[in-house]
Amino acid sequence: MPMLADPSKKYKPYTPLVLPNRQWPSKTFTKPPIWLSTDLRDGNQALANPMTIEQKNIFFRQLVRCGVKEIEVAYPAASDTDFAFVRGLIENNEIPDDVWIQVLTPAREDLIRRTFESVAGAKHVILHMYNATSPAFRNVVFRNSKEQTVELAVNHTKLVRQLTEEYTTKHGTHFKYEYSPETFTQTEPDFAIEICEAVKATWGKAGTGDDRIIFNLPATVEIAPPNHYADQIENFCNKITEREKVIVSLHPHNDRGCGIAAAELGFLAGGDRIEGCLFGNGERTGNVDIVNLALNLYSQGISPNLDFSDLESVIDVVTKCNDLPIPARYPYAGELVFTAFSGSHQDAIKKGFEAQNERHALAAKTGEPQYWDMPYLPIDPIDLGLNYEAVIRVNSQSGKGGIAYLIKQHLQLDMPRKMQVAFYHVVQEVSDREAREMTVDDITTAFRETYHFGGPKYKGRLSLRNFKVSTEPVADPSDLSGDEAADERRRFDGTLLVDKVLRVIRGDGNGPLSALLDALKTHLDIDLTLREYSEHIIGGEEGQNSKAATYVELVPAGDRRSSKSWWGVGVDSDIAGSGLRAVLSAVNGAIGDRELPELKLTVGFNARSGQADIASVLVNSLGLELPRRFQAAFFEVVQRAAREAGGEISVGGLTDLFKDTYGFDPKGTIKPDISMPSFTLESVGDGSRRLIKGELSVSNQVRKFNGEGNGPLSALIAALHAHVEGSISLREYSEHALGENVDVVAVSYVELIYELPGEKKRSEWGVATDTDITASGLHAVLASLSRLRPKVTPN
Ligand SMILES: CC(=O)SCCNC(=O)CCNC(=O)[C@H](O)C(C)(C)COP(=O)(O)OP(=O)(O)OC[C@H]1O[C@@H](n2cnc3c(N)ncnc32)[C@H](O)[C@@H]1OP(=O)(O)O
Ligand SMILES: CC(C)C(=O)C(=O)O
Repeated sequence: MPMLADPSKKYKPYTPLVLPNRQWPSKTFTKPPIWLSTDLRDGNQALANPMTIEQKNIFFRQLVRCGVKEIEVAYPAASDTDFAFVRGLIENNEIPDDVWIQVLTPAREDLIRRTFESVAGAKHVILHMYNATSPAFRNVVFRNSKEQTVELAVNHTKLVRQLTEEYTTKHGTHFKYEYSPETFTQTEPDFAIEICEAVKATWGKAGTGDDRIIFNLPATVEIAPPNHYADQIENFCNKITEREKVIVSLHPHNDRGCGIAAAELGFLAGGDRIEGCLFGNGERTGNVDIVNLALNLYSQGISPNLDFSDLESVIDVVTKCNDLPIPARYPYAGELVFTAFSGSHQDAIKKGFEAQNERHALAAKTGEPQYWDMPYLPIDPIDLGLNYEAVIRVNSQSGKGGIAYLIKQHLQLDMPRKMQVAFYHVVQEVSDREAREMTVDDITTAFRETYHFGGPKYKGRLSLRNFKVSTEPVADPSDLSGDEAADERRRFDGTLLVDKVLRVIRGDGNGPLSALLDALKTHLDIDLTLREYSEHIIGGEEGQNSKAATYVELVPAGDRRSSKSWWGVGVDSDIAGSGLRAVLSAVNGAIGDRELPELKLTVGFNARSGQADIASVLVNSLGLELPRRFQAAFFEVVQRAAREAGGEISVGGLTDLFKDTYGFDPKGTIKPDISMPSFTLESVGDGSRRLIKGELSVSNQVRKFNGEGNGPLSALIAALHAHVEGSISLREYSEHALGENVDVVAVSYVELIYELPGEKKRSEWGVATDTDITASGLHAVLASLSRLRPKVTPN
């Protein structure tokens, strides 16, 4: 049937109360109400499958954990389950001393007696009796006059009073009496007061404090807007006699969806107590939601005296026991209530967090309160045991701010604004293409893939293996005028993996990044320049365990206004390292799948290959990462050999040349002229010095040797002085691992200087490998010494 064109023919408007001097509209909240949870009664009676005893027990314990001090546990006369549950609570000592259980009974003698039986032995009980008082119920349900309705309440109140006295005498139970004129909001206001006055007089024991009688004024069915309820409550509070001996309790239902508003306005209008259910379970559209009310107060800085710090557990218990879900948009508890999808909300939240962090840091110093003041987030989810994980979720409605927030949360990277815009377009494209929400994982993966960031899986075509940035003084310092500081230049020497091939590259510039860009241009034809640079620290505020994050924007060289640019990010414990990685990250984006010049070797009269290309060959063929000065020394050898060969030298020829020149033999079959068949090392003195002993083979003659020094190499050099004339000293030493996993060995590089009186000082490099790093260093010393061909003392 369609909706009526004139619903006034079917529905009557509510009758407003005339209350011209109402006070509640200008009142504000200053304290919480007394709470009563009726989950186990009004909530339970509305379930298709009322709770089992086990479920009621779980629910009861949860309410106690939340700090609820008055809990309506059952309608004990309704069923054996309800009755047995109440008995179980009492007999198993489940009720804390400061918690009052409440039980509901209609005004019927048999049911009242049964209700009392259920609470025998309890310490604190609120006996709650009700009868409906509105005209419809008087006329239709009970077919009672007003007088008979009052009589019903009065007579059964007498019985309640008599039984409370008997049970107190017998069991020592403390009782409070609650009377509900059911359907209060549809009852004539004066008649509701009249019946409550009669009940109060009959009860005859209303006092102050804990002895107050409770008049519970239900909006059994919410038939009017919340201001109407507030007027009714204020009117009741004004007119009921001995107001100080009365607790005015509110019991709103939610038929018009105004249960929360009705409870809040009713509370301002004079209510002392609110009855409701967690997340608003209850008859039809439910009872008023206690969690919502409590957290509304909390968000105004008023402690509700209820604890929802672990809201997830509360949700879990309530949804399982009620077997009802909580909608995603439900206040405070819904899955989406702390989530922003839309760009402008996300942007404001991100900025809000940043501003708040600064504000709180300042307030922490001055001892001021650290107020929560966040756009779109009226309350901090952390207070409810939730986290910020879901605060920002990304779909096609989202903007750069939200995406940047997630990257900061999950990767600790605070992208500069222009990079945020660039990355936003990346995410937007995927989100539009796939027409779905982008999860945090989707976004962080897109970030890693775009910027080749974070682990081998995301490596780009170019990646940094190792590097050294050194300072190069200006070519001609006399160019500098007056007291102008000598402007040092930087040299970048590094090994990159380029399309899976190791390349040694070198470049110069004003700083490390421009030196790397120069190297990339020289060796790989990648001609880019830096347009934007920024950096920040990650973690370890005091500098400990902190890392540097660097962001760069590259543009084609010579076109600083280019509309085309590539962003890159790098993280390293060293600031120079993070900058270099950021440049390579951007370069990877810039080159796409463009072909890069291969490593070609042309050494000779028309040489195009430089020292770095020669080093690239060695790193690829033998895995050797020569120190820079060793590269230079070998480069001279190569040039000489190429000249002698009358032209160019091949890659294979170059590798063999290295092996022959330095006697490099990873298998250890070639022995240098001076070698060490055996040795032992021990600590001497106070343990800080080393003594080496063993056998030396010099031109195939074996000699015994021993020497002492600060370390193994200096001990060996000291020992060698007994077998050669002149003096030997160590100029440079370096080492690295060669091979992988179980096949890994150490490679050592040593440069010795040899001085013989009357002769020119000479130096030579030696290289050796060994599974033991000390041995590889010692053998490298002997390899270097052999190449120096020292004057040997007679045996
Ligand atoms: C607004 C509320 O939420 S009030 C609480 C409602 N909760 C419940 O009803 C849940 C538990 N109820 C029950 O288990 C049952 O209704 C019982 C055990 C209480 C009573 O069951 P029955 O005796 O079979 O009666 P029934 O369920 O039909 O209830 C209607 C009777 O109670 C009477 N009644 C209803 N409310 C009251 C009351 N507050 N005081 C006295 N009598 C009442 C009705 O007039 C009717 O009487 P009648 O049979 O003489 O016509
Ligand atoms: C028993 C009364 C208080 C009730 O539940 C109601 O009127 O909703």
